[in-house]
Amino acid sequence: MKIEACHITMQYKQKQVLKDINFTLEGPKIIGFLGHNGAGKTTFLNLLAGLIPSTTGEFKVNGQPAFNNTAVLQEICFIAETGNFQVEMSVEQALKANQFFYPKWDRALADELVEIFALPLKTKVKNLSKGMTSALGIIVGLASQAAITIFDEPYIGMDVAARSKFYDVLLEQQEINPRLFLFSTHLIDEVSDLFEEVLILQQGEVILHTAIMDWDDTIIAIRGDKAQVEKIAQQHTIIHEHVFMKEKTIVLRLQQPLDETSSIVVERVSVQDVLVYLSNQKKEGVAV
Ligand SMILES: Nc1ncnc2c1ncn2[C@@H]1O[C@H](COP(=O)(O)OP(=O)(O)OP(=O)(O)O)[C@@H](O)[C@H]1O
Repeated sequence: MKIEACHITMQYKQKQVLKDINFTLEGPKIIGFLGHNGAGKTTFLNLLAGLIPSTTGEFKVNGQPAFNNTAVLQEICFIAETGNFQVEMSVEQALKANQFFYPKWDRALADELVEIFALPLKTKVKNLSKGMTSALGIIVGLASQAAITIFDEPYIGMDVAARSKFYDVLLEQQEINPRLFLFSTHLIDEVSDLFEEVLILQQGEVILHTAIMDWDDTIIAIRGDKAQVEKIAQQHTIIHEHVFMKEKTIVLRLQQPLDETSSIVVERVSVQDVLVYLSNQKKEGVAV
């Protein structure tokens, strides 16, 4: 399964929300689609799911244009933060409606997940709790067996035990029927171990797209004597810097393999920390 974003831009009136986005994603894989509030993640995922047209550019799924292409759209299941189901439907009806749409629907899995998340089948969607509504979205996402499954902040209101069940089932499903999962979330520390690749959006642009196995060769922190650390940093892109006592720490996006010297300390930086640093940069108006 291959998704190509080709020169995607999105403009809402005067506001340019996505700016010339280009990348290729190849699955099966679980990919974290990350960024601060308002970075453009939901807009991008809506475009990819064919729910809205882009201002310019197009998505291709396995080489086929995605927009208005039913064969392609049946291969994409998009579970949004809210509003996935008609509120007057019961849980049972909502599941049946989705079963009808997704040709590879796994009924046995849906039934099993209804048990796991203790969903009341006869209850109308409008009478479910927030966590139950989210669980229903997760059940549809997993049972759809769609080759591309998109979860956009899927677990509003779900408690930690329910989220943990979701992660377990997601990994189990990825073994049984590997798919391309795109996962947008702000609970990064909790899920970053699931990701095999991350893509970070900032102010409508992709500023980082890397495999997790390459993360430690892409983003690092160096700490030590101020002058020495600053000299090394000149060859790279600075994401964040701070001074504590006589030591300086600089978080870098490496532009080439690091020239290490024995007197500086090289440290790992988590995906979540990078998001925090980038968000601070945004407030201070600094580009990466
Ligand atoms: N229908 C719309 N009309 C006008 N502006 C919009 C519309 N939808 C989104 N935007 C704007 O586009 C920008 C990106 O919004 P989007 O929801 O895609 O961000 P996001 O990264 O998903 O944010 P969050 O993490 O808060 O959900 C925001 O500035 C938002 O106000």
